[in-house]
Amino acid sequence: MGRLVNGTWHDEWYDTKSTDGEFVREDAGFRGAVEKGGRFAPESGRYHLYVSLACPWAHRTLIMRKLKGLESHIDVSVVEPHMLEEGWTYNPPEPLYGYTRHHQLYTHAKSDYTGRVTVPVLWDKQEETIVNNESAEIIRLFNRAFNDLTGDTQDFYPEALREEIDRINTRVYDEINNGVYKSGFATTQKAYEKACRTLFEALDWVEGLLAERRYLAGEQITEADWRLFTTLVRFDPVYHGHFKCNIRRIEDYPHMAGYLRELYQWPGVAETVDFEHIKQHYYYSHETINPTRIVPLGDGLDLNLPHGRG
Ligand SMILES: N[C@@H](CCC(=O)N[C@@H](CS)C(=O)NCC(=O)O)C(=O)O
Repeated sequence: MGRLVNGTWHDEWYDTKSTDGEFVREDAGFRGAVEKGGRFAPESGRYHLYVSLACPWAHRTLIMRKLKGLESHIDVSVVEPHMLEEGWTYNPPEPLYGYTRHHQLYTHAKSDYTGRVTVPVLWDKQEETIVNNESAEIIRLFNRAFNDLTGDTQDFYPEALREEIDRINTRVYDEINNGVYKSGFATTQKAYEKACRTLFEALDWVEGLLAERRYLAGEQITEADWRLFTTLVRFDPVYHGHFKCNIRRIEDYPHMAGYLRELYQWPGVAETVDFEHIKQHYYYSHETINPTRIVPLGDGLDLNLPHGRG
């Protein structure tokens, strides 16, 4: 775990001292767009996606790549599950430059880069740089930019639902996706309790929505669902224990449990979920939270049971 300062790697844990024990996430540094006629044009084989199978943000991009038929157009490299002194690493080395450390890609793109070194990264082989390292934007690119190449016109961010999707995303991002991290990375009782209570209020709100609607934004599945899914699927096996999000389990919410099973059973999606990788990453990498590095045995609720929705 660490960050780059003027292109030099520093091994350090998140600083929560200046924020009264609260974990504050840093904004992503590369925000380019793939678009026709733009600097990064939609072309088959031009881009490479770097992910962790453990990371819920990277997981969104893997799901969207799968659902939008992009697998033969954008290849993928997966980091090692454990994130230690050197940050994310590759073994075997990643295929484009033979790098073994993810931060080498960041300094390849910008030699004096300052900031966290995160996954996912969408890489442009032509300009040898990072197009974008913000998952929320990468999934929007995948949703549209390559449609002419793939012939896939499914739309996970449809015009008519945008306002509703944006409204839901804002709360889900702050209080659930990031909420589990705020709970788990808090270093004071007060900061933890605030994050954990807010998280469960938001989960109760989602349960209420799913009692009335098939999906978060209505009867159609959208990016809002996939953005929530990657947190829900990690919740009972990891966040409930490791991040102390233990007021309830997803299994205790009947609508959300069925919904989680339905999304897990969506064609192609289960293949993007690797519980061994997920558990190894969290329980082993966060030494300040789990110094014994013991990885628990359970995988949470049985996701293959009938989902009972629709
Ligand atoms: N805003 C980013 C966040 C990505 C992110 O925080 N990824 C984590 C893994 S789950 C990471 O790489 N963390 C390394 C670090 O913070 O040093 C996104 O959604 O793409």
